[in-house]
Amino acid sequence: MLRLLVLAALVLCGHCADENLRFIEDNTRVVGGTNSAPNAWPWQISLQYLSGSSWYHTCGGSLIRANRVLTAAHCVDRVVSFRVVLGEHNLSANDGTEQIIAVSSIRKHANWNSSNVAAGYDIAILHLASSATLNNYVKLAALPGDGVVLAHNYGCTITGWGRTTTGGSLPSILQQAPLPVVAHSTCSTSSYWGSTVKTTMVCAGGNGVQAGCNGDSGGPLNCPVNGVYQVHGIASFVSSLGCNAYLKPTVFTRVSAYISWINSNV
Ligand SMILES: C[C@H](NC(=O)CCC(=O)O)C(=O)N[C@@H](C)C(=O)N[C@@H](Cc1ccccc1)C(=O)Nc1ccc([N+](=O)[O-])cc1
Ligand SMILES: [Ca+2]
Repeated sequence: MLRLLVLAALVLCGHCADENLRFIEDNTRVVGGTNSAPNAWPWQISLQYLSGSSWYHTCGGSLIRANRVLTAAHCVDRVVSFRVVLGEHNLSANDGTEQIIAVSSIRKHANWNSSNVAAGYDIAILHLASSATLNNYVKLAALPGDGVVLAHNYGCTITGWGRTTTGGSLPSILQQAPLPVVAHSTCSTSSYWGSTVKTTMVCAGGNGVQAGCNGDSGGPLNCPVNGVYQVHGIASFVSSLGCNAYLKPTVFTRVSAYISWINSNV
């Protein structure tokens, strides 16, 4: 529909061609996020790995205890040194609110298979070497109740420092984008993900414009429930066709399917 409208505008307004081309380009390239306000998502962490003498952002995660972080198993498949940065906003500047803590050990789900992300179990808990100081910038995430499944179109928000375009660069400022839930009954149809998605996953987005992208992996799908944000998803996979491929919602590990595993490994 959007493409039809744009084509009609191009025909009706030949002299606006430059404007229209810019419009098309922006809408096909933008993943659709906006800069978050500082401290808006105080449970969001940046997971970083050491290469040479520098640390690099690789994934997001959610602080679930003062010394525990929930993330995706695929984020910690590499055997490298990891640290988490809490209270982070601008990855390229000192915000004065950051707390940097080493990861001392990692619990990955025993059924995680790095050769088959579509099987699920893309969940891990990071044990931190020391406890974070909880304050206005660093807060614990609320998790859903065991088995809670949100309805189709439920309004959630993805947050992260992932790429703003497929194959593009990482932003410095924490991004956020609205991603409505796509019910499993829809997401598992052949026009969407088909049998690739399981009931232990949450699909969100898929409009071809707004989506998460690489670097958002492991980060939260934040959904307001009774006025409080709960982390309902852990960013797990996207389409190999691109982050914002039409009818290929971002797929998250469904946190409510793993509450007992979380409680046993926290
Ligand atoms: C499951 C995907 N398969 C296909 O698209 C094939 C077609 C089909 O099944 O319909 C797939 O393979 N996707 C990958 C590109 C993928 O998403 N990989 C992960 C990273 C990974 C690496 C190694 C082992 C497991 C996973 C990935 O990129 N995750 C990711 C990307 C973006 C976001 N996000 O936007 O929030 C989250 C996670
Ligand atoms: Ca910073």
